[in-house]
Amino acid sequence: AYGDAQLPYKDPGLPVEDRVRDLLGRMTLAEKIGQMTQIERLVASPQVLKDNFIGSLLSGGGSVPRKGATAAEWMSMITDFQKACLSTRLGIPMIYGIDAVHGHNNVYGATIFPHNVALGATRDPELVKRIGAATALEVRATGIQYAFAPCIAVCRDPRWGRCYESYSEDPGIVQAMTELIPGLQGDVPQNFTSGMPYVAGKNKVAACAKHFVGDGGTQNGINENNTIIDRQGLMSIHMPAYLDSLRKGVSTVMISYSSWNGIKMHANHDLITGFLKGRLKFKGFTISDWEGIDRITSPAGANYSYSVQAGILAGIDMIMVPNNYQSFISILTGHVNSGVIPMSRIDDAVTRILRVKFTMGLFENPMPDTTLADQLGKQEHRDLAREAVRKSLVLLQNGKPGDAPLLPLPKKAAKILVAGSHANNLGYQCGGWTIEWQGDTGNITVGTTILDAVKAAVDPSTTVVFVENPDAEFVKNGGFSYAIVAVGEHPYTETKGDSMNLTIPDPGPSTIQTVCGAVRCATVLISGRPVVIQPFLGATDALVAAWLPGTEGQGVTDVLFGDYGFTGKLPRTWFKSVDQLPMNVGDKHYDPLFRLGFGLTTKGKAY
Ligand SMILES: O=[N+]([O-])c1ccc(O[C@@H]2O[C@@H](CO)[C@H](O)[C@H](S[C@@H]3O[C@H](CO)[C@@H](O)[C@H](O)[C@H]3O)[C@@H]2O)cc1
Repeated sequence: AYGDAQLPYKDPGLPVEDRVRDLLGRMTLAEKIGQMTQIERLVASPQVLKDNFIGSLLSGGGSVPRKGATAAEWMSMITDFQKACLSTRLGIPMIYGIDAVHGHNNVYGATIFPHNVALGATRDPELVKRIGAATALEVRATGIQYAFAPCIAVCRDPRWGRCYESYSEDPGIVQAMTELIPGLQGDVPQNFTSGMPYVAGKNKVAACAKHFVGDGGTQNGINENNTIIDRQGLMSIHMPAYLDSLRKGVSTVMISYSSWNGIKMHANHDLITGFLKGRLKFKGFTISDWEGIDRITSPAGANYSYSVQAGILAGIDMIMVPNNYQSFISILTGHVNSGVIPMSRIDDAVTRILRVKFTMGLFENPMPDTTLADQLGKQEHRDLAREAVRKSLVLLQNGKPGDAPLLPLPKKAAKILVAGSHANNLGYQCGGWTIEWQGDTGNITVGTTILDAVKAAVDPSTTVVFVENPDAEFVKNGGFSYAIVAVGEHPYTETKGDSMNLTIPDPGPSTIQTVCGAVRCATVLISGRPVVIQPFLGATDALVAAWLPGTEGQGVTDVLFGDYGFTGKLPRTWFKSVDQLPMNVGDKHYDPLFRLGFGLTTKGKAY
């Protein structure tokens, strides 16, 4: 066999397309199918990777080497897997994917940025780009080279459990926020051709525009359900951000679980092959969602042989299996050997996967860069997250009708009350997709709660009293100058977040009524979306939509106490009643409590 130096595909001096062609020409069917197979780390081992020529691994939500694993432990896991892949006959490096969707959120100690709905409220694409760059560094701090982000869903119904993963109901805002892609991957070069994948080296990661297409338009916001809309509607609402993503060199596109007018997206050849690859000239690779081809049938997995055939022939290149890889590999092999799936389809998929791997330099730098370990949770990134928090908060009310504005609050006061279920709960303020797939309650990672932030912000002479759910007598007789009440939704992810009533859980509403009935108060609402607020709008003096701010709670107090002014604008319509839903700007029945774009402002000191 050749020595490495003589193998054209190993020569970084050759054009990527030549390296791809040379390598593809050497590959067996088993090696090709291995590249199309992405498996979960929990079913992986060096032997499994070698025996099956596996080309990609992932961590699903919450899938970590050890609870609280350090950057070094993550890198060690990646190194072991990568050594196995490099030891195969052709030595093709694996690419490891993870949902770094608001920072490197599976990883203990990572900076947790506000979720996308909050970033939409900032109206600041340049900020989002900086967040992408910081996230790329924190992902690389663990040796991982691929992030399943950005979600460019255009959520059209807040009853959808994933609405907080969407920047906005407005396609234009979502288009603007595709700036996350050059943040994650790097800026495309001058003579760049739209649709080609691009990753600028080992401090950047491959990105993933998801979920193609129409994931945010399902009926009643039911997760993974049916998006019923004509072609013009699909193309004008749900598709535009994909064109921006391709222009910015996004390397991968993940297919949506949802259907378009009854056709499962994972089986939609017209849109995947005809439109995305044909019309838009996408040259990176498409990837299924988790068990996405299984869910082509109802019930899921009812006919896996058909699922494999339909998904691959639709134009999906890499399958996030993620567990039953033996079945996937043997069925796909059978389909190729029997001619059900032509080798040309396999070669197209592998060409795209190799194109991404060569372009991002994975063959030259397959191993973790240990010098990046200290990027995880770096203070500079936390400061950036804090900036994002304060720019994302939307001031909905500042004083009852006829009263003087309450905000900004004085830092110097005799005694203040902090109350509410979400005032001292880092897990609640981060929301879903944080440490655990579904998120969690309590002190789940390194960060600053709203209570911590208040204590740090006020004058040393101010007494801060924290009672999560005080009774009326206590508040009335407490001699408090004012109160801050933080309540909202509990963490949720995907289907578990689907809600038909959009109310916040008890005792949130009663905490507001009790506290605000006895003292002037600012209510900080922690939620992934607009929720029912009318019952307490008359009770509270100030009302702030804080979305899901993440670990840097000081971004909340920066604006509450006036170091910075409120600038956030609603990225979504705030309904009066759930009976109005779906209701988006432009609808004939548009009659919001607060319209898209609403947001009161205050002047900050830091001008
Ligand atoms: O056994 N069960 O109880 C169970 C429950 C839910 C399951 O469903 C699965 O749960 C999660 C387990 O990690 C997975 O993340 C996905 S979701 C999917 O995952 C991708 C990779 O993380 C993301 O990039 C996509 O954006 C997202 O749509 C799936 O819904 C599976 C099993």
